[in-house]
Amino acid sequence: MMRTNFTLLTTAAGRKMTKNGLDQLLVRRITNSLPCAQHVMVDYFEGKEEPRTDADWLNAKDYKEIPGPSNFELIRGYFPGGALYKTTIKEMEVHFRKKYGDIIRFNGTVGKTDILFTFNPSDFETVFRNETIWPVRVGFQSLAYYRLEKRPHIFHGIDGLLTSQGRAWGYMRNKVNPVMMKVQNIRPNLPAVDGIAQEFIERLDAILDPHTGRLSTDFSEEAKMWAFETVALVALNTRLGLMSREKSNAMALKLSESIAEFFSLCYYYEVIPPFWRYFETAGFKKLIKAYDSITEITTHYIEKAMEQFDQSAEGKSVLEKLYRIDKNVAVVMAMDMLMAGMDTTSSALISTLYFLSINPEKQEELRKELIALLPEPNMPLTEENTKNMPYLRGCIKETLRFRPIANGNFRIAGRDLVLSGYRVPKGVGVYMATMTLSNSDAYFERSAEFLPERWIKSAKATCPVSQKHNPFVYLPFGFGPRTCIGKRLAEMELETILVRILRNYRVSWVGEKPLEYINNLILQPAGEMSFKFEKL
Ligand code: HEM
Repeated sequence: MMRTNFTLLTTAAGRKMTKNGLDQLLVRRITNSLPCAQHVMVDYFEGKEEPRTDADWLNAKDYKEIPGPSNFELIRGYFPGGALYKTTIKEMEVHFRKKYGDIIRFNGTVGKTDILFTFNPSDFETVFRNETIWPVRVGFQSLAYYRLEKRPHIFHGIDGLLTSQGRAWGYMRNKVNPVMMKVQNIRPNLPAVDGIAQEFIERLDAILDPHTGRLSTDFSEEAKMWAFETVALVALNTRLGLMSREKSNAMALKLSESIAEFFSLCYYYEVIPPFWRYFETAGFKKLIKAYDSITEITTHYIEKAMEQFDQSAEGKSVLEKLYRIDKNVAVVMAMDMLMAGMDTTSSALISTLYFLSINPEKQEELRKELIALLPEPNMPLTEENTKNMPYLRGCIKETLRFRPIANGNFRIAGRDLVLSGYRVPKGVGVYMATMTLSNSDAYFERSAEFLPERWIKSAKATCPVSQKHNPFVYLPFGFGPRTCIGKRLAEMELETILVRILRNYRVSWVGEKPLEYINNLILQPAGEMSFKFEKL
């Protein structure tokens, strides 16, 4: 590893939590696109509760009566020739829902939790409303293993928001929330975030063939570089220079490559049984190498940023604020931001542009709002002029309804719950299939139509479906104390880049096929990015 002076200190909350990997391929396989794994230990929840004796609980049906496939059925289904062989999570959801209904039980093996799939929004509400102060959404086993077991001399028990649970998660989240969840800490980044968006336009101009309107490079790579440059600005207080690839330094490129590698490899090690704990294959070594590289380069950038901190003044940047609260938390949080903030935001950008491209009348409606906002395309975006962008916000929300970043949300039941009329004991994993419901007419009228108006209060008179939905069916950033910590930043980033792109270009989709998606750690646009950009 690269030598660094930076070491993370141990804290009271950084107690080491050894995680048993999930040793059950089938359950992993069926939950494989969740943002989490299911190697859950009920002891993440502290304290004892009295057994429930209320009428709801007593009158509910027995847990064992929840319908679902036997392990044998699962094994048979996933073998070549089986009904589930090579299915996506969406196809798998459809298959089991048709067969078993709106709540389905998948058996765990000895010492492992069962997993329920529910398609009932009142269950979603029950799960979320009964979260404890430390909601459990397990996942990224290989990252937790790396930080806690492989490199304990660097991390000393601090494994970050993405992977930690219980008290350790609560400790970190309490420190980070006041910085990351406050609008007044995120919004001051607007001019710098807008600066990157403007550079992105310069980059598009340079790589665009003015005759065909097509880019000479892959738009999804461009979108990732934009997202990475922007999240690094906040996480590392540093400009990496990725908008001008030729000039950007090798270390910045290496960091973004390592994060892309983490995204492509990590999923596989979530899905397979964790043999990698005992025998490191070449692939797993590659993943560890990516983790090493992310750790080293991030630490290097943070050390450089620290040299610039003005010790006498109040911390201005997000990194500085976090650093003043807790140095170790700042470092691990910066890494988590970089890991969670590239593919998510870039996917949301590509999907929004796609839906606006195939709905040109909505794009024109949006452009009217943007022209009123910025009569000249190069005028700066400010606190003031970005306050009133209801149509743009409606477009982003509508995109995340159609194609959220995750198929569903996941929690370990924090208490004994009654779900769909069944008694569900605390500790069972519950997967809430939000994307299926948010794409269904039963929960969103005219669900197949891209209707940004449905999110706009003032459109109620003209759009009959406006504001008519169950809030638990639409949770693109999750819910409750464990909701996405980057939500405010992601929204600001998306708004800024979309203003800049759509104020500069008319965008259309010239592909013969619709935009494709792959479903690994998250739902990501894939295949050819058939966008055509016409300069306005
Ligand atoms: C459009 C962009 C994004 C979407 C749709 C998204 C969505 C999500 C979702 C659904 C979760 C799980 C929440 C839950 O379980 O309740 C999550 C967690 C998380 N996100 Fe995001 N995210 C986005 C961008 C970002 C960005 C830019 C960052 C970095 C600054 C980030 C950092 C995180 C972290 C650290 C967590 C774990 C939080 C915890 O467990 O305490 N996300 N995100």
